[in-house]
Order: sequence, then C-alpha cells, then structure tokens
Amino acid sequence: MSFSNSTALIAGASTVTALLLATSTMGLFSKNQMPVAGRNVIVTGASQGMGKAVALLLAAEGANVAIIARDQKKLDAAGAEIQAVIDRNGSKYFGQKMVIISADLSNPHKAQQALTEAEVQLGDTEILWCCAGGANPGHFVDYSPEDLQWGMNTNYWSAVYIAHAAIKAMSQRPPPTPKNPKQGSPQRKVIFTSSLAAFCPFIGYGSYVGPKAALRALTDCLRQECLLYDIGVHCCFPGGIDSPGLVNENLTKPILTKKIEESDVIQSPEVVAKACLDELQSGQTLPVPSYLARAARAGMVGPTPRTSTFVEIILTWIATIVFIFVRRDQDSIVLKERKKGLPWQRQ
Ligand SMILES: NC(=O)C1=CN([C@@H]2O[C@H](COP(=O)(O)OP(=O)(O)OC[C@H]3O[C@@H](n4cnc5c(N)ncnc54)[C@H](OP(=O)(O)O)[C@@H]3O)[C@@H](O)[C@H]2O)C=CC1
Ligand SMILES: CCCCCCCCCCCCCCCC(=O)[C@@H](N)CO
Repeated sequence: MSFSNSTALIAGASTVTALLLATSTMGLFSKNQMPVAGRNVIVTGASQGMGKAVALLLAAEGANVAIIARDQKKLDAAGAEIQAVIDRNGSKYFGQKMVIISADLSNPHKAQQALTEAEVQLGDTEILWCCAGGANPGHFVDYSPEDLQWGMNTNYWSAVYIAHAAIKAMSQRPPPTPKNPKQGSPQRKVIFTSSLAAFCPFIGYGSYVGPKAALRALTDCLRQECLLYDIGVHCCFPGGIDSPGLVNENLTKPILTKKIEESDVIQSPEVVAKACLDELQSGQTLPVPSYLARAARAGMVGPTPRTSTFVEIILTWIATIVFIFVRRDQDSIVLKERKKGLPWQRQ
C-alpha cells in the first residue's frame, strides 16, 4: 500500500471513529427510545414522591396512566393532581385516561389482580415503571427478622411480582400499533427503581441494599431474556429524593448513615423523574438523575450495555480510583465512632 493510500485509510478511519464517538456521546441522530404520548403506562408507588412525579410527568406528555399504591386517600389526592394535568392537556392527546388502583404489591395475587385491573381499564400495558419502595434504616444488629423481611417485601417483591405478571402478559402478544410511528421506538418497557446506595452500599441500609442490588441483577438477567419478546428492561438509580419517604426514614436514621449521606445531593422528585425519563428516552439501561450516581454507575456497570461508550470508559477508570477514597472516607466516619470503645468494653 502506498504512503498516500494508508494516510487516506487512517484519515478515513479516524473520521468514522470520531463520528461514532460523537454520535454515541451526544446522542445525535438517535430516535426517542421511549415515547410516552398515547401509550398505556402503569406507575407503582405513584401516590407520593418520585412515583407521583413520574406519573405527573408522563400524564403531561400524553400517556394514559394507571397509578398503584396501598393507601386510598393518598392515591385519590395524587389522582386529582394527575387528572388536573390531563384536563390541562385538553384535546391534545385524544381520550387520555387515568385510573387509580389500591393494592399491596408485595402480595403476588394482589399484584396480578392490579395488573389485570389496569389492563381492563386502560388496555394492554406498554410501560410498567415500578417506583414503590422505601427504607427503614438502622444498624443491622438492631433489626428484627420482620424489619429485614419488610425491606425485601417493600423493595424487591413489590416490584418483581407485578413485573412478572406484566412480562408474562406482554410476551404473549405484539405491542399495540403505534399511533404515531414517527414519535420513536414502539418497544414496551419494564423499569425498576433501585438506589445509588446499591452501587455504593454503606452502614445503615442492611435491609435495603440487598433488595435494591437484587433488582439490578434481575434487570441484567431480564434484559437478556426480554430480547426474546422485544421488551426493554431498565433500572433507575436515584440518590437522595426530597420525598415523604425520606422525611419519614430520617426520623430513625442512624447518625453515621446521616454523616455519610452528607456527600449526597438531595434532588426534588420532579428533577429525578425528568432526568430518568431523559436517560430512558436516550436508551440508557441503568438511568441515573445525577453526576454522583453517574460516576458510581461507571464504577459498577459490569456487563450492562452502556451508551456514550468512550466517555463512560474513561469515567470507569476514574470511578475505580475515586471509589478507593470514597470507601476510606466512609470507613473513617465509622472508625471514629469505634474509638469510643467496642460494645463489650463500654459501661
Ligand atoms: N427518597 C430517597 O432518598 C430515595 C428513594 N429511592 C427509591 O425511589 C423510590 C421512590 O422513593 P420515594 O419517592 O422516597 O417514595 P416514598 O417513600 O415517598 O413513597 C413510596 C410509594 O410506594 C408506595 N408503596 C410502598 N410499599 C408499597 C406496597 N407494598 N405496595 C404498593 N405500593 C407501595 C407508597 O404508597 P403506600 O404506602 O400507600 O402503599 C408510596 O406511594 C423507592 O423505590 C425508593 O426506595 C432511591 C434512592 C433515594
Ligand atoms: C465514584 C464515586 C461514587 C461516589 C458515591 C458516594 C455515595 C455517597 C452518598 C450516597 C447517598 C445515597 C442516597 C440513597 C439513599 C436511599 O436510597 C434512601 N434514602 C432510600 O429511601
């Protein structure tokens, strides 16, 4: 090969590489991976906090929404807010609907019933976004077996049973014909909600990080199986959310947990919902709403597919190093407490 030929080849190859990097990092030319207008969406944990913000956002963008939680009063209040958003949309999205379903989703029969009920009222489910969850922070030694089971029921089973019912139903039927094929990918979605604390587990979340990390592992497993049925499976990783749940858990949160959380940035439910939706629409498997969670994801991404490959790989190197210092910093908070003496040395 002559000198000029190989130069042209290298120049061509670098241009293609640069273009590929640019499109993968900036999302240029990519279509919306999760349009919501006119589609049937179920949001769990939608009576308050992040779930309610997700339901309000999707309703504002024209989705038909079914909201699920246990407490009927809180559901009715959230339902009124969502209906107001739908009324404001006017005739922009024809026949937009909202339904309220009260169910304890940690019960497999109730979860199946809730899905059936939502489908009777809305039609076939296109998106299931599981937000129901919560934490009862404490030291592991202070938990009762019931406290530990509560963590698993509230965070793992409340998401897994309804996802199981939904994926079984979806896998047997084609997606509804898109009302506007130009609006983006018609793929159906199941979305879980984990936590930044599952990427970086720390003291005080002994009943919580297990189920939240399990949701992530399940996401990787189901994402692969659901390639068979053309269903996308995703899992969001918020940091602190300014929600009623956070206010409540802070009442009993151990002091060491609070100290470690000082390095986190609390976001509003609305910001978290919008940032996660943006990431889902750009095709992210593990959406995050903050830079901190994005850095933690880079350090823990493992075999999950990534978008923006180049930037994420660099970030992975950085995060791997930063994690050494984060862990040292967190441990030093705990070790300072230990200086007061081991339990059996204290009077
Ligand atoms: N707040 C935070 O700092 C963070 C939260 N997260 C996660 O984000 C999600 C949303 O959190 P947040 O906004 O604080 O939520 P909240 O704790 O404020 O609200 C939780 C929602 O889930 C519902 N829910 C709880 N258990 C069940 C159940 N068994 N069956 C049906 N519905 C249930 C609640 O309604 P009801 O009780 O009436 O059933 C409520 O609607 C959760 O999964 C949480 O773990 C992640 C990172 C940080
Ligand atoms: C590479 C660098 C990574 C750095 C990570 C450092 C993380 C420290 C703070 C994490 C705070 C997590 C809040 C989630 C709490 C939660 O899920 C509950 N409140 C739920 O209710």
